Amino acid sequence: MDFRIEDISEEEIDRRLSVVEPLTDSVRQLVDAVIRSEVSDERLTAAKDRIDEIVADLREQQRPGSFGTPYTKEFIGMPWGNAAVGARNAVAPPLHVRRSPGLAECEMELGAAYEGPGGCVHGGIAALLLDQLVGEAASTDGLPSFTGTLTVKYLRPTLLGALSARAEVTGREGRKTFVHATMSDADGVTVEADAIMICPKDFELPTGDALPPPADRRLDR
Ligand SMILES: CCCCCCCCCCCCCC(=O)SCCNC(=O)CCNC(=O)[C@H](O)C(C)(C)COP(=O)(O)OP(=O)(O)OC[C@H]1O[C@@H](n2cnc3c(N)ncnc32)[C@H](O)[C@@H]1OP(=O)(O)O
Repeated sequence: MDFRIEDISEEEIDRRLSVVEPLTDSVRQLVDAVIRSEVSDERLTAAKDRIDEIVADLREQQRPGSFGTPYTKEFIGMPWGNAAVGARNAVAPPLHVRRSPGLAECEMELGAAYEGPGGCVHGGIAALLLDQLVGEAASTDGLPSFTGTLTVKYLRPTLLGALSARAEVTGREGRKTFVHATMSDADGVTVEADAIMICPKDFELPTGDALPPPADRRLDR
């Protein structure tokens, strides 16, 4: 796991987010517009050329590999490339997760980019988002957990649109944490999942005087 420390203040985090979140949002709009656009082929081709120019511009300075999850010295995580919650990742809906001990919840709006069966959420997307949520719930005690096993049951089709999701820790056994999660629409639960989350053997969080104890650490924002 990447525990790169980037010692910046909360104000600096907010400043950076105020730049990248609107950019990522525009890219989300772009993805949605490309899926649903009915303009002429000529206009689609012209759009491609303009997008290629923007890509070339952004590629002038690139981080190698992935974004990773840098942490501040106070252990505030910045998982901005994450596929479910990343502030710089247009693939992420994004989920804005609220956490309390043993619990993670969020609301989301899933549009055309998340389609599986016509008009419905792709099953893999539901699994991705619930996987993130079970990870967040299991990690609310300050220790990271990897998904060991995720069992997903699709109860009925999940229509694209406004949805909510919830994950709750149901038990702990040594390094294993058991989590139950659901995704719901206005009529109730559409998908449920059970996860066995595992804190890797020999895993040690960075320690130091500047760091709060694990239980008090904020693992991301
Ligand atoms: C601090 C920062 C963190 C921030 C996080 C913020 C939120 C992030 C949210 C992100 C969310 C995103 C989420 C993601 O995307 S997580 C990414 C997807 N998951 C992975 O890539 C995990 C890959 N697998 C591994 O790394 C290892 O296999 C793990 C760590 C899982 C176990 O390897 P380890 O060597 O440690 O295990 P052990 O052999 O000592 O066994 C220990 C116990 O566990 C039991 N067991 C083992 N494997 C499994 C299994 N697959 N299912 C069920 N149970 C299993 C085993 O029987 C034993 O039980 P017992 O005999 O003791 O009863």
